[in-house]
Amino acid sequence: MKKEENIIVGISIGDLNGIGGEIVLKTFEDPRILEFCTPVIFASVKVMSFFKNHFKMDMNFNGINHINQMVIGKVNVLNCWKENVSINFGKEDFKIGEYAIKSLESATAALKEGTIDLLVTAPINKHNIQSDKFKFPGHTDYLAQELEGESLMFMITDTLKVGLLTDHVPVSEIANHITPELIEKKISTVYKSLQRDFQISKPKIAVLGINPHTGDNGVIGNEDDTILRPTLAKIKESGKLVYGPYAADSFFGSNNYKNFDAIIASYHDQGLIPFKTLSFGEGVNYTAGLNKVRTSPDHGTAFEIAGKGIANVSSFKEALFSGIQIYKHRLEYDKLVKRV
Ligand SMILES: NC(=O)c1ccc[n+]([C@@H]2O[C@H](COP(=O)([O-])OP(=O)(O)OC[C@H]3O[C@@H](n4cnc5c(N)ncnc54)[C@H](O)[C@@H]3O)[C@@H](O)[C@H]2O)c1
Ligand SMILES: N[C@H](C(=O)O)[C@H](O)COP(=O)(O)O
Repeated sequence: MKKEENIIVGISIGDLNGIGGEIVLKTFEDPRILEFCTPVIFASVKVMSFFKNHFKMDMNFNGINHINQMVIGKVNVLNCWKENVSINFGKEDFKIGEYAIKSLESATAALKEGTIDLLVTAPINKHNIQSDKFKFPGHTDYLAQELEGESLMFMITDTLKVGLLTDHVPVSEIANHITPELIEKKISTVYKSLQRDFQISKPKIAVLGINPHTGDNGVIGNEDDTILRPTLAKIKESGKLVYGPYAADSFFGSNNYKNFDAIIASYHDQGLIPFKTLSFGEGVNYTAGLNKVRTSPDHGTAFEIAGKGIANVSSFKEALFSGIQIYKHRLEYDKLVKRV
């Protein structure tokens, strides 16, 4: 079987007290998925068996202690720890946060070594993962440090793609982060990702304003006039189809977003509120701009429904399928570019 035909997908298990175990198992319960990808779940056979019994699922694991023991076409579970873990669905627990990080670090090491082709992450709790050794607000920030390239939080569906200038930044600090250099870097990353990862040869990108009504000529803030507009003018001169800034409040309601291949928002909630409102359950959080592919569902640990067997699996499945598609597009694009 050729490499492109069965992709090795690493899965970090996330917060064991959340819905991660359930959505991972629900995804790989269907054996047809194994025809085009081989999962390696970074956790332990003991916890995955606990989930399997709890959710009454009928499936088998190939338990391994080293990634080299992985078998193509099976659901591989790599033992990242040996001890029993006490799982209490819906409870925030710092000990459980440590297992989320063990899984993520082990999967990231495999991604860097190339023993897995891409990484799909189940949700973590941002509070209980914090420690003296791990001080990142999320996967995006951690992977930006571990991998090569310029990371970008890119929320994607087939028809809507929203990238962020600033992501896990407190509201009080947003304006200080938005510089001409940052805007140029993020737009360049979105542009390259649309070409290489999504096969859009001449992307059209819209940029949302920073202030309400893009500042109304300085009445409500001047960052749109002093930073954003001159930087966009410079980028447009280089030939990129970049438009804006657009007033963010009406941009989605007016359906203007449908005219663009991607939209760039200034900060987390400016982009993620419309994105999740329009596509919750189908959306994917893609960390673009890095030398490796990582995707994740568009939701978190959902503690209030954890363990109940009612978690919606569609976004996790979308994260898996989009990750595989992006990986394949990159192989095709890179072959094409080398040939030229
Ligand atoms: N990729 C990630 O690791 C990731 C993403 C988002 C949030 N988080 C973290 O998750 C934790 C909880 O965050 P939150 O409460 O803001 O968001 P959340 O997505 O966990 O929950 C928001 C709402 O959506 C519901 N929901 C979420 N996923 C669902 C699913 N698959 N099926 C059915 N209902 C679902 C929840 O029950 C809740 O009502 C926080 O620590 C947050 O930082 C992690
Ligand atoms: N902003 C993300 C979302 O709401 O989907 C979430 O915080 C996850 O971030 P990381 O992918 O960096 O963990």
